[in-house]
Parts: sequence; C-alpha cells; structure tokens
Amino acid sequence: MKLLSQTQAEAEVSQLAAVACDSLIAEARLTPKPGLVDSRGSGAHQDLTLALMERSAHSLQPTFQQLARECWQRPADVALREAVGRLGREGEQRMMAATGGVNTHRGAIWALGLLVSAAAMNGGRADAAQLAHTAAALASLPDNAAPKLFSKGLKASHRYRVPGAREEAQQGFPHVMALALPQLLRSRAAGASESEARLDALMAIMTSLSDTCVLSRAGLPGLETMQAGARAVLAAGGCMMAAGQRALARLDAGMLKLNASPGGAADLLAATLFIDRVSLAHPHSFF
Ligand SMILES: CC(C)(COP(=O)(O)OP(=O)(O)OC[C@H]1O[C@@H](n2cnc3c(N)ncnc32)[C@H](O[C@H]2O[C@H](COP(=O)(O)OP(=O)(O)OP(=O)(O)O)[C@@H](O)[C@H]2O)[C@@H]1O)[C@@H](O)C(=O)NCCC(=O)NCCS
Ligand SMILES: Nc1ncnc2[nH]cnc12
Repeated sequence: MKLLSQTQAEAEVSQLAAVACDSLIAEARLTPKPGLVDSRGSGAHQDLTLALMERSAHSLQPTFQQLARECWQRPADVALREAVGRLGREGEQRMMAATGGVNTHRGAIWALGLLVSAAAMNGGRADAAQLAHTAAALASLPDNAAPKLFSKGLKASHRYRVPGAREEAQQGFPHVMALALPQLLRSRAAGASESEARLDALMAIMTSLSDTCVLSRAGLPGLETMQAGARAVLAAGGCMMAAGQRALARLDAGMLKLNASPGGAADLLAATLFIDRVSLAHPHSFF
C-alpha cells in the first residue's frame, strides 16, 4: 500500500468526505425522480424539500470526515465497527439538528458512511469490488453499543420477510454492484446524457430493491408498482428514449398516487455515484 504523509492522508480524508456530500447533493438534484424530492418539488413527501435535503447533505460533511480519519488504513474489527457506529449515530443527530427533526438521510448515512469508511480503510486506493467487500465486512461485525430499536425498516423487513438496508450492506451492496453501476456505464456508453444515465441507474436499483420506505408507506402494491414501472422504463430503452421518458412519467404518477417514495433506492444511487467517483476501476466479475 502506498505510504502517504499525514498531510496527504488528511487531504484524502477531506476529499472522501467532499465526494460523499457531492454524491448526496447530486442524487437530490437529479430530476425527474419518481416519488422522490427533486428540483421539481417534494415528490410524495410533506416534510421534505430540495433545500432541506441539501442542508442535510452539507451537515454530514464533518461526519464523513471523522469516519474517514478514524478508519484510515485500519482493518475491519469490532473496535472499528463500534467507532463507526458511534460516529454514524452522531451523524444522525447532526442531520436531525440541521433539518429540525426531519429524517432526510438516515439510510444514506449508513450506506455512504460504510463506503467512506471502506475507502479510508483501503488508504483511498481500492477498486469498486474491494470497496463493497470492505464495507460488507465492516457492516457484518457486531456493534455492541447499538441501541436495540424496532425501527420502521425492521418492522417492514419482518412483516414482508424481505431484506432491508442492513442486509444490502452486509451482502456487499448487490443493487449497486450488480445493477446500478453496470447500468450507469452501459447508458453512458450508449450516448445517454449524465442525468439520463443516472436516472437509468436509479431505475436499475428500483427493478428489484425491497425498499422498506416504499413498503412502510404503500405496502406490496407500492413495491410492485415501483419494480414493474422501473422495468418498463428500462425495457423502453431507458431515459434517453422518448418512450422511456413516458414510462418514467407514468411511474412517477403511479408512485404519487400511492404516496410511495423510494428513499432507499435514492440512497443507493448516491452510493453508486460515490463509488463511481472514488474507485480505481469498475467491477466486471464481482457478482
Ligand atoms: C441499518 C440502519 C440503516 C437502520 O436500518 P433499519 O432498517 O433498521 O431502519 P430505518 O431507520 O427504517 O432506516 C432504514 C433506511 O434505509 C433506507 N432503505 C430502505 N430500504 C432499503 C434497502 N432495501 N436497502 C438500502 N437502504 C434502504 C431508507 O432511507 C431513506 O429513506 C429515509 C426517508 O424515509 P421516509 O419513509 O420518507 O421517512 P420517515 O421520516 O422515516 O417516514 P415518513 O414519516 O416520511 O413516512 C431517509 O432516511 C433515506 O435515507 C430507510 O429509511 C442504520 O440507520 C443503523 O443501524 N445505523 C446505526 C449507526 C451505524 O452503525 N452506522 C454505521 C455507518 S455510519
Ligand atoms: N431525493 C430524495 N427524496 C426523498 N427521500 C430521499 N432519501 C434520500 N434521497 C431522497
């Protein structure tokens, strides 16, 4: 592993935190996203706006920086997992203070917090597969200091017997690695604009994620609307095609009618953009 001076390491730590915040802001601004906050408005939400999402993203910069500093060139072990858990929970408090108590990015703090940590554990030099493996290893360790909460996500996971945010990370982010990143690259190669390619990557996640936000708000009909609608967008050639854009508008209308918002899929898009920016190479055979 390349040896860096303390000043160089601190610069890399700051850079990782900046890219994580940029990824959150890029996800929030990306438009038009079905059911989600974007530059058109609040989607299915009453209490979220784009300005609030951006404030929340900025408030998390010190958390990502502390995570990267704590994890720099350290191996995955229980002590590190517990330190990461503590910093992640402090990040949630920071987010709540910045938003006046609105949950904007709880899932994103988890996914990006783990990925920033994984990038730092690898000294800032890792390919996408290494990043996902390292984040999965960290997420799979016990955090004995974690409060035992029966969260909304856990309730939906138990009720519908589906995996949630925890399992997505412990399995190495399969919706990012096997679906979103390959779709992002395919759409770019096919000539899509960057926004169209990112929307296609979001669709790829939505074709199969068991998003506990959608399940909590709209049950299985909401999840089925999300997955089938996203498949229709991609089957129509994606967001660079007029037919794909019409399918996307139908999906948006369907999600709004059900009050469904795929907040978990949005978090995983931000995770995809982060990996796309910081990794050395893209995976061809991880899954
Ligand atoms: C592991 C934790 C993420 C906790 O997870 P758990 O499932 O127990 O609980 P939730 O508190 O419900 O949070 C899960 C959030 O993860 C996102 N998500 C949902 N499904 C998936 C999925 N299949 N894969 C990946 N990610 C998923 C989602 O986050 C987004 O949605 C939130 C907004 O939702 P919304 O429903 O609009 O908001 P609410 O206010 O809750 O409801 P309404 O009143 O509006 O209806 C927003 O946060 C998005 O980011 C889920 O919400 C993790 O938090 C944890 O254990 N942390 C402990 C600290 C730690 O160890 N950290 C380490 C890394 S830093
Ligand atoms: N753009 C967005 N809209 C609503 N919830 C979200 N959670 C993460 N990103 C989101």
